[in-house]
Amino acid sequence: MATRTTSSRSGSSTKRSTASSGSSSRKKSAKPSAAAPEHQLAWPLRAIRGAWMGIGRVVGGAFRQIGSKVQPDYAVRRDGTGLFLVVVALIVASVEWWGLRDVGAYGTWVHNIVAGSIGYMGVLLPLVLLLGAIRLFRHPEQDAVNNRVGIGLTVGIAGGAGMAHAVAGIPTVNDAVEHLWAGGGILGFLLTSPLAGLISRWGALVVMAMLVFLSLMITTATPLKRIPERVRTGYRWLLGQDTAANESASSPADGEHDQSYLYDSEGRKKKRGSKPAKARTSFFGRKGQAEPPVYDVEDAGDGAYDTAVISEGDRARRLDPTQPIDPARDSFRGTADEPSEPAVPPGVKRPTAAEKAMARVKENVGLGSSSSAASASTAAEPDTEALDATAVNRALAEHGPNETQVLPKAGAPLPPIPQRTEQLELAGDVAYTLPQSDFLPAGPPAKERSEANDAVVAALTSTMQQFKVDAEVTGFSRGPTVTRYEIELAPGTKVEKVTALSKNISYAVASSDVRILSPIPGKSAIGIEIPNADKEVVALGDVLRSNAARKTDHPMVMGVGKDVEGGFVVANLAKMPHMLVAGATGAGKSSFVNSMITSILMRATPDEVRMVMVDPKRVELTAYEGVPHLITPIITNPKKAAEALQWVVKEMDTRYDDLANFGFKHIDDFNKAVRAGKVTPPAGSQRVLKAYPYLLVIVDELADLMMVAPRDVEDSIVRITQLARAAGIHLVLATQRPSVDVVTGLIKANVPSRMAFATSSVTDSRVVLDQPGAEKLLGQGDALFLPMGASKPMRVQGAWVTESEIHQVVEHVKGQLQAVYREDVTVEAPKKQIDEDIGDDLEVLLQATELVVTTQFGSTSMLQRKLRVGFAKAGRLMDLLESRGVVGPSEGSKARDVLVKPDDLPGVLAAMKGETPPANEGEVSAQESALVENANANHSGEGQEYASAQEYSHDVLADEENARPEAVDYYDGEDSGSEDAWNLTGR
Ligand SMILES: Nc1ncnc2c1ncn2[C@@H]1O[C@H](COP(=O)(O)OP(=O)(O)OP(=O)(O)O)[C@@H](O)[C@H]1O
Repeated sequence: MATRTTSSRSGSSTKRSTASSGSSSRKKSAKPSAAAPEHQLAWPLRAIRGAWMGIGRVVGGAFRQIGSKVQPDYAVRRDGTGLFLVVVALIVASVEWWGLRDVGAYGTWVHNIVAGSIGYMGVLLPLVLLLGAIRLFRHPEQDAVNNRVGIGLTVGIAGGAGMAHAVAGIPTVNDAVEHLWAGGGILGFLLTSPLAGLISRWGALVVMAMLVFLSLMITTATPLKRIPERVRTGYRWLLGQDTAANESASSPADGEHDQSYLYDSEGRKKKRGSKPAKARTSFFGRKGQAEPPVYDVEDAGDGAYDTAVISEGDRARRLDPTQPIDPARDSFRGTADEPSEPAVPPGVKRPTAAEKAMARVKENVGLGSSSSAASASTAAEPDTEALDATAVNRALAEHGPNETQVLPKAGAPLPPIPQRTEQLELAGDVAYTLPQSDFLPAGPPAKERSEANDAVVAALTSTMQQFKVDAEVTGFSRGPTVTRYEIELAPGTKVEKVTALSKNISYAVASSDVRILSPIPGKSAIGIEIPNADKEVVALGDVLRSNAARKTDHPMVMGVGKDVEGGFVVANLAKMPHMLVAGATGAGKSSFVNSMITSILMRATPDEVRMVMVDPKRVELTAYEGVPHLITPIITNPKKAAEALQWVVKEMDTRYDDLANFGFKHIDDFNKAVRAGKVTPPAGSQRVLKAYPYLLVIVDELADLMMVAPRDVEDSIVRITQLARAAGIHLVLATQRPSVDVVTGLIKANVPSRMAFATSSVTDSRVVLDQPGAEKLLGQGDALFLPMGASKPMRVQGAWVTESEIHQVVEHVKGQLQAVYREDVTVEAPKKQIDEDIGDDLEVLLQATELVVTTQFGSTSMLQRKLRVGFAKAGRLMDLLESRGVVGPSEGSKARDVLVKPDDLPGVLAAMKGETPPANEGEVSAQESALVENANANHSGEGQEYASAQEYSHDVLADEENARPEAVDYYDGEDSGSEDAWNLTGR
């Protein structure tokens, strides 16, 4: 609505104030320079100008005292122009109102000009001019509003002149001049005479009347839809009722916010991309209600991550010191029965310097006057200020918190958590219902502003003043744990000046956890995140009932929490596709995992999502034991967990076989086709095709697994993470030890989404996020969320679900269906055929092989050093390597030749483990034959060793052969020998 003022901190000079207000002030700062040629004027002119300005200030001052007093900044005052309008109004009034028309040439000239130009509208002209003068005296900084009002009034004068002319019978210039003047003057003639020719005089009258109507709409910033409401407001105003309260109550209720008349900080009209909230009083409404801005980190179309983040737009809380601090103060989001914001009584304590800085901010976005101020001023200036009050409400509705922050009143029924319309039938014809929404009650209402915030704004402002940094706090957005204060720099002020103050800011706000973002992504502003002295808990129920969650009925959507701007964050686990959750003990990982599992239980049937839970700590996930979504009992034994991961790999392979055989790229497509009956098993197959559920594998402490079987666990994880996305298998790995030996490079490379809770060191933060930051988090659910595809982590406060809530949900779920566990998930995999001569040394032999091949250096002493083994063991390992064709024969003290290239290493390692090498058949054969050749060369004549080398070849190929029937099951139409992929999920 209004441009921001260039006013600076109190008492500052014009120069300073001009320089201090950021981008838009640049525009303003040009104004004084327009007066630059002043010194070039001749002194009489300068004297006249000075006198004029002096009178203007006096008159303007008088106008500013009327009703609610206003004090626009000196730099933006336009008293000279205002005075000019007053003088012209007086001249016109003296002739047209007070009968000076016949008094000599003065009257004649004025009447000729006025009536000759606009006819009868000359009578209204003094009023219009006075109105313009009032605006310029009182609100010179609101350029956009002033322009709009100016345009509206001009259109009105034109329409009125046209109407008068049509009524007067469209006199032409050929008629007597008095006739012309008695109509709409020259303007009226120009507007109506062509129209009258086209659509008759009465047609022209109608068009002109429409022009007058349009002018009213423009002047009062009223879109067509809001006319009844405006009429009501006007009526109430006439009856002396509180228009601001009514307006604010009715404004959201009608749900449609004006899209055309909001202005941004530069005074431009703001284009509203999406419709604002339909009904702020009830965020639980129907689909199709206004949605918050949605930020897709990456287009979901290609299957990449897609998460909805509310409040990505400019939702910074604009500072307004005149507003009383009251968490329930938002009349703009309130209902008619909510108490409206009390008006500030006249004589309220004037804001301090810091508060003045705050006060300007609201004008940047159309909060030119707080609703209280607006309501106070409405009485004084109904025509102009009432508009502002309306705009305030609209702007508040726009810039204020999302309606999802409005919490239901106590006792009000909670809205449902999204459910699919079709309830999927489970085996045994059980109709499964998802848990009721009220199992997860609403949390306490979110605050948008508290005294703590105001204190911090004052501290920041004074710190910058003390250090003479020309910057100001322009707003803040309060999240549950931290508030982000926005700082804008004056032109020519270095960003480093603020960032260098970080320690002083910490000192001023008495918090060591200050995080500076320069800039805030997508904004020309510096963000300073400071913990709230009064933190809030984010209830999972609220997150799941938010618009972002309700937008989708995807079963893998989980409630993540709230971002720094107070917007709800949800994420689709299916599109993450795998996530690492890390943080020091007590930071909130388990709570996050609980929220995730509860979200799934709330939204997904066991038909849609199955889970494997690994909980080596034995206490974190026990609450979920027995839920039908589980495929196997919660695994607490790390060794069994490693086996379960291998089972998941097998399941993944099976799903891939199905995808390949039926010609689909993603399990979703396959499922869709199955549900639509478009996929039929090959002729002769007994198999009944069913959709695959998503499989969510949750490991609550990765470190425990990595201690037991690092290689196997890493192998399985890497294999799952590399491929499982298309198979609908998703991994969530949580750890409190995000060190490189737990979160290895390979795991990291394949787990793209990260959730970092407070870590104990910056090194840990780097391991999780590849950047520092997590070490500064506050714990208790404060986290940095880096979804796949995002370049910068987003700070969120994790959703919180209590044990009793979990219990209720679990009981509901278990009450409907018993868990049917698969037996084979944790069945120990058949022992691989490991050569006898390797015995128990397989692990260390694999390490030795890796070392020798990657360094291409076959030295026994190197093995001794690096593997910390004795000479005898190192020698034995070298012999084993030689027997496997990895290195050549001993050449005395020289290092041995290394016969295997690093590229072939995976195949060689797999062969040593007795596994199928992870390469295609051709490559495997090549590797194997290379090994055989090497071994042959090394041990020609040593029958035993040769046979062993041949065994490799034999084993690998045999393994491949064994694997093949499963893969070709649907090609040859034989069921036997292959396990039905569906069976693997136990259904
Ligand atoms: N999202 C949250 N909102 C509010 N409080 C939380 C949140 N998350 C965690 N907390 C608080 O922090 C405490 C520790 O959380 P949690 O048990 O999840 O930590 P953790 O990282 O899993 O620790 P550990 O690794 O020792 O299990 C909780 O008991 C709770 O009081």
